[in-house]
Amino acid sequence: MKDNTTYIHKLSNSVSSNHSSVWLQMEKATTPLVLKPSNIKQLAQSPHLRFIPSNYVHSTNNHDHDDADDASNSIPILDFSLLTSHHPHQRSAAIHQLTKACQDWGFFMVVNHGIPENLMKAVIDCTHEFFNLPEEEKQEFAGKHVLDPIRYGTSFNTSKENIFFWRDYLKVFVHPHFHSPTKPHGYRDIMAEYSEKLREVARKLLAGVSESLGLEESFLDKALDLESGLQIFVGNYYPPCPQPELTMGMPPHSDHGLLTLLIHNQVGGLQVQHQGKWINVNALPNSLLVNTGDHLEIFSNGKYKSNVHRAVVNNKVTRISVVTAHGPSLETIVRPASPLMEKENSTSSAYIPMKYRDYLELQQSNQLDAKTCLERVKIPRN
Ligand SMILES: O=C(O)CCC(=O)C(=O)O
Ligand SMILES: [Fe+2]
Repeated sequence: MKDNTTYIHKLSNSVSSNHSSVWLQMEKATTPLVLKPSNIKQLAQSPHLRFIPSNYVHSTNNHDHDDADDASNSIPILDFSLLTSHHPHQRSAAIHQLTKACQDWGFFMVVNHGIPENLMKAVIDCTHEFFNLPEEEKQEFAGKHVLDPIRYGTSFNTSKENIFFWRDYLKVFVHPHFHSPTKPHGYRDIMAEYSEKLREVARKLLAGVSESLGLEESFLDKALDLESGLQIFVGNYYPPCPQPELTMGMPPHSDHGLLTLLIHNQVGGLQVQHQGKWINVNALPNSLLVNTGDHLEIFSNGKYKSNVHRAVVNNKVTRISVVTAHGPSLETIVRPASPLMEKENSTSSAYIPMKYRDYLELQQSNQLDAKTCLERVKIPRN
């Protein structure tokens, strides 16, 4: 890593001569230089990039990423057609699978979900096209606040981070009110169609989750006001990185909300934590990758722990992932379901009730770091 300082000097020279200073601004003129990124795409495309700037280095331990296990064939698979089947035996078998998956992993792959393959491909392609727009055009969508309905940005929260992530993102609120960037052409329609279909799948999965917790099928839906539930469409862009073992696309974290559904351009990079180990997710073709979020952990009073996952990068190809996050309505105060507390004979909640909107602000006002946000609302049990 000792070459990095020299490298940063060269980079900043080339930045001021070849590019507008929009994408990298030097905060100090003397060493050590602190480069504040406005996107990772242009940095990754700089000619002769061999070393990454030191403020992208997360680990000098090259083996950290290699630790990941390829036991991905043990990841639970849920057949969605069984979950929605009218045959009671098939549905109860699927509910059983769902219970195990939520309890043991907080992560599963969904097959036979009915989302057309060409729609999934179009969503990925259009998202890639968005990131390929000229920087000035993308900057039109650069939101600042976590509740801005359209937000293009980089890393997770550059105002709070000292070390950045190798990722650009686009976050769009698509429900209860639909928003979308106006570019590229056709993105709006594809985003609308995909989001609506994914919302239907997520709601059916959540009906199954409700039943798996021993509640009425519609209990969760009503208690958390899913009719007005927040759905966020997130495009993630991870360009090739010359030193992928030293950086991260996204740090270990859990998601806010109930369920997150993810697809990607068949380039691996997602790793999930299971029994203290990192597992590489090798997605089955056309599957939806699903993880449980913090608000499902709260709602289930800790029975279904939110899944911790991260994204690693590679030195060959760009990885695109499209994530839809499904949560309660912004005004819902999320707390453990009361029948679950009664069942456990406990009147005490393991989590402080909090409005979903306030939780989003809390998560965004800090660095993204494992489950630290959830820890803040957790009530220690003696
Ligand atoms: O891109 C990935 O595989 C992970 C993305 C993710 O975890 C997120 O957007 O919350
Ligand atoms: Fe995530």
